[in-house]
Amino acid sequence: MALDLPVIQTRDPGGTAAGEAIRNLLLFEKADLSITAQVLLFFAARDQALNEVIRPSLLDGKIVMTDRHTLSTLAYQGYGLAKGDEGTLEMISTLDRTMPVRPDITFWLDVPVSISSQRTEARNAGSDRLESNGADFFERVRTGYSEAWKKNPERIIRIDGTKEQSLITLEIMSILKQSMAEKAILSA
Ligand SMILES: Nc1ncnc2c1ncn2[C@@H]1O[C@H](COP(=O)(O)OP(=O)(O)OP(=O)(O)O)[C@@H](O)[C@H]1O
Ligand SMILES: Cc1cn([C@H]2C[C@H](O)[C@@H](COP(=O)(O)O)O2)c(=O)[nH]c1=O
Repeated sequence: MALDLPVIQTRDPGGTAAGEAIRNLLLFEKADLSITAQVLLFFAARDQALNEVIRPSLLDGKIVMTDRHTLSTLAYQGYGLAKGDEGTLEMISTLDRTMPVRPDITFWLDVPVSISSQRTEARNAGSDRLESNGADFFERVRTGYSEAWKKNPERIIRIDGTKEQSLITLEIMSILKQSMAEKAILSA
């Protein structure tokens, strides 16, 4: 299923040489990083991607699709690690406001924590630093996504991630097509 538009895919953190190095430091190196250090590093990688990949692609008329973005910092660092601490949430939203380009639309694939941990185990991939946290952490992360979604339902779309993957794809494509038609990127 295609949109018949030029699309580039990237990931956050990552997508550039510097961003991939930061990703490695954040997720896999044996380093005891403070929450603030993590937030700043995630934003450093994000800014690099913005300058090297995202903005040039947008200027070139492409659609940019990124696997994760600032919403994950809010959920993982703000709610998961800092447990909703006001100062941390404020720091994240201040940094977010400094970004000259932000996502038009974000899909949050929501699943209960018990299901996501079953899937992670079934995938049998090595866990990164964040993914090796326990269920309480992931309940807080889920709360973070949910709070953001309730505040911005027009920008953040909650998708029931327990559905079949093919149905999820259809749902996301249909929402994307409608959103792009509204923005006159695609004809309705
Ligand atoms: N709707 C679904 N139904 C059943 N299994 C699923 C569904 N979506 C994803 N999975 C399975 O769950 C596992 C994790 O999926 P996926 O890699 O998409 O998650 P992710 O959160 O993007 O992972 P990552 O942390 O690497 O970004 C995979 O094994 C995938 O096949
Ligand atoms: C952007 C972002 C990500 N994380 C965490 C979430 C995951 O554990 C990893 C990214 O791995 P993925 O395979 O690319 O999904 O990093 C985070 O804690 N904070 C963030 O801002």
